[in-house]
Amino acid sequence: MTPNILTIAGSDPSGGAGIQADLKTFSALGGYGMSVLTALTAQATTGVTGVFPVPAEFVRAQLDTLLSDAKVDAVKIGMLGDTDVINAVASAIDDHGLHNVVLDPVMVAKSGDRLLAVEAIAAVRDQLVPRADLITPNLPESAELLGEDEVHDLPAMRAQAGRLLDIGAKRVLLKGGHLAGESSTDLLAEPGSSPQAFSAERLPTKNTHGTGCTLSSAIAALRPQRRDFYEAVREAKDYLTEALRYADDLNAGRGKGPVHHFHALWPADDH
Ligand SMILES: Nc1ncnc2c1ncn2[C@@H]1O[C@H](COP(=O)(O)OP(=O)(O)O)[C@@H](O)[C@H]1O
Ligand SMILES: Cc1ncc(COP(=O)(O)O)c(N)n1
Repeated sequence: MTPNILTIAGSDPSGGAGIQADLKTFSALGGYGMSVLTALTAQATTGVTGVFPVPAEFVRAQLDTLLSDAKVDAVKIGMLGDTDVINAVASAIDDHGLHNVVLDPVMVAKSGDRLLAVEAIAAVRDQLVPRADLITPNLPESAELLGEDEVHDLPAMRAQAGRLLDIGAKRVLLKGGHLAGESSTDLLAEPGSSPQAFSAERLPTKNTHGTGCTLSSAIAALRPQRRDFYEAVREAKDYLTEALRYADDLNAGRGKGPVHHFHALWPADDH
């Protein structure tokens, strides 16, 4: 049976990040995509010019209506915007018994624009980090969640991933896209075992808009179809690397462009 995969996230009209990226990823990886919107953004590859939040009660109404009808096999959570929406999503996770929850604690877009109010970071840490089955922070988000400085190397990443487990995360995929070097390495940490590294060649492209959205969505889509999070993360990372490899084939704008979701179906050479 095709798994139902739900994204709870914001809209990106350029199609590179947010629910648009999430739904493309779910489809490409064998999931049936569903979406609950938390905010509209006025956004292109060049940046975000506005955010129009969905009221928390209406986020909850979307969730209650959908989940009273459909069984969801995995959930990806992205942009939430403010504390009220975070609290609404946290209580819906409990009330509906949601499982295979992947939290991408989106705070700032690649363009530098804020997508989460600064005063809402504590609510993400206290309400959502312990409820998620996996959190996927990048290095600035990890630092914000811990109230620490941003780290810049793998040993310091291992230590921070451990401290994210200490504050209540069940599993952490700490993403190293912001590191320098020839490879782009992410660390998967679970309590009781040493962190596993997932490394890929660092591709020479400026088109990295939506990489975090794509990776977390790929993990959510694959988790119900694979044995465990390790297998889902391994394959999701490969999917993202190929999507990045073909990113320069797209022509979605002048700024940081999106990654290519249908690389597997239509490789660049056949165009
Ligand atoms: N140039 C690149 N080449 C290959 N992988 C990359 C590149 N940039 C980012 N990644 C990968 O994309 C994913 C998201 O990376 P990151 O930039 O850390 O997060 P975010 O998109 O949330 O800021 C990670 O798996 C990271 O390793
Ligand atoms: C609606 C929405 N959600 C998430 C992101 C983050 O994506 P990125 O960090 O790749 O810009 C975004 N730009 N827009």
